[in-house]
Amino acid sequence: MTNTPTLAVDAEHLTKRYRRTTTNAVDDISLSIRAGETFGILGANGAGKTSTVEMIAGLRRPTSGQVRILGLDPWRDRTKVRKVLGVQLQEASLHDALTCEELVDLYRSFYPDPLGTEEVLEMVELRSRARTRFSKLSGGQQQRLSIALALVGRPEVVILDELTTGLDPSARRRVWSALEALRRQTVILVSHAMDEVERLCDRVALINGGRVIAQGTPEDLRRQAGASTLEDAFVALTGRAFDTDDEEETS
Ligand SMILES: Nc1ncnc2c1ncn2[C@@H]1O[C@H](COP(=O)(O)OP(=O)(O)OP(=O)(O)O)[C@@H](O)[C@H]1O
Repeated sequence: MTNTPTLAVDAEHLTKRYRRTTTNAVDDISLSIRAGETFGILGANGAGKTSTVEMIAGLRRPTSGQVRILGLDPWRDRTKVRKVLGVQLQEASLHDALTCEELVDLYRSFYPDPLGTEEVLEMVELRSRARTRFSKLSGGQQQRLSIALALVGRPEVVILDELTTGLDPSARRRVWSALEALRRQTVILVSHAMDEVERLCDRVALINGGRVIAQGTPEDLRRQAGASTLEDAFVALTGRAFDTDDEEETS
């Protein structure tokens, strides 16, 4: 097994160049994420956030560079990594015909010591929907279920991509509270939402054009940029307005 590394995730010089593209989507990113911290990956559309976490999760092969997750190579040691990692990705496609309960039970079967089905559904306030098919849930409920599925195996490391996008304000707060209750886990949170990052993250990497352009606590980033809010720091450090979807089409 692993020899209790102090780093939960150690990514070195990660680079991803997609086929038929001329620039690196991820361009020499190194991240050291400590065990037990909630680490935010923040950046505008197309900055390279999802590509980065997909490489960390072993879902995409880096063009170059390497990742260790609890000392394991996520690409080579997939079976072992699956037991210690929970992933909620954007636009997760789940089996529409299965109910919430059936999906949770399916995911429970992947892990050695999962949470109970009711407990998990309770955590994301979907207990009353246990017998509802996935296709019949609202967008926000589907999102909450995908969070539950990422957490059901009590994974040591959890990757959450766009955690609360599309949730209404009270649902966001409920999800945040559920996450705050899981403080001992290492959480990698990909986000656009500054309030979410400020509330949940111990440290943040700000990504722009596939590179880490600043890293530190939210307070460090504000100080570094001479800004009073994280959003102002983002604008100052990246030189662009936040949340502009101004990437060129990639068809
Ligand atoms: N499969 C792919 N093939 C080609 N290019 C891709 C592919 N996936 C992503 N890209 C490109 O790589 C760059 C980084 O994309 P990525 O999805 O990692 O960014 P992101 O920061 O997660 O964006 P968003 O916030 O919009 O989800 C973008 O320019 C995107 O168009």
